[in-house]
Amino acid sequence: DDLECVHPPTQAHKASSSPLIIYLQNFITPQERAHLKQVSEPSFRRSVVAGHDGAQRSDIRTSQSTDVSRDAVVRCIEQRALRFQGFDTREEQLEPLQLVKYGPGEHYDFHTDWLDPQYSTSFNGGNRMTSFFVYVYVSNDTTGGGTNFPLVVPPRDERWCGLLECDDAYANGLTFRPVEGNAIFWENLTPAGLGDPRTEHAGLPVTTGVKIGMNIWTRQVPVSDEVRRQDMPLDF
Ligand SMILES: O=C(O)CCC(=O)C(=O)O
Ligand SMILES: [Fe+2]
Repeated sequence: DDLECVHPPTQAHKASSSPLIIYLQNFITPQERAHLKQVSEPSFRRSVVAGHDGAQRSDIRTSQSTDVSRDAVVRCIEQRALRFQGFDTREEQLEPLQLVKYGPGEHYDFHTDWLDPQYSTSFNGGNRMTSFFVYVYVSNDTTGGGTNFPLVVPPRDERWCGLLECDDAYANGLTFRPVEGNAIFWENLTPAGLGDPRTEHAGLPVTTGVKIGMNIWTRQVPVSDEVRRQDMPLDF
């Protein structure tokens, strides 16, 4: 646990102004990726989504997920995610980092990361202000598995190709390709603090290969200790 926290030289590219979406190249290092993959491997369980009877399995989200414990590597990534958001965001606003794993045919249908008011009480830390989705592992044979924002107009410059799906029909919106080590950051809420419907997105089906991603969600206010300890209802 005496790891020195060294942040990689991340390059940031704005992909959309409204909603704000920023693409981050080289957000996590190869060592961090290998570590996350190794520690999470035994604990993946079928993913759940928020439902009336609490967190439940659903055809909407067929991946496997797990929280990761806050070891030195994870704390270093947390500090990076906080620092990127400026100096006003507090560590207590972070949900436990969540890894998600998709095999062939697995996907996460269109959804928003912001939650219904019933799940975003101040007890729960309010709503999810921002999201990072980090590509932790993408096997060499991976096809599919992009992250699609159907309501966002894609940027046009050719230098995006490779990072984005440039051959896609314009009407399909913005699709990021899964590129290991890179991340997407976006703001989920409008300036008034309401869920922004334009942030709707999906984890497209992985056709071949395996993709492991990581969610870093920041709440509007500190998450109460009770909720942090119960680990619920944060696991969706
Ligand atoms: O798998 C993806 O590309 C996106 C996953 C996602 O949106 C989520 O887990 O909330
Ligand atoms: Fe999401």
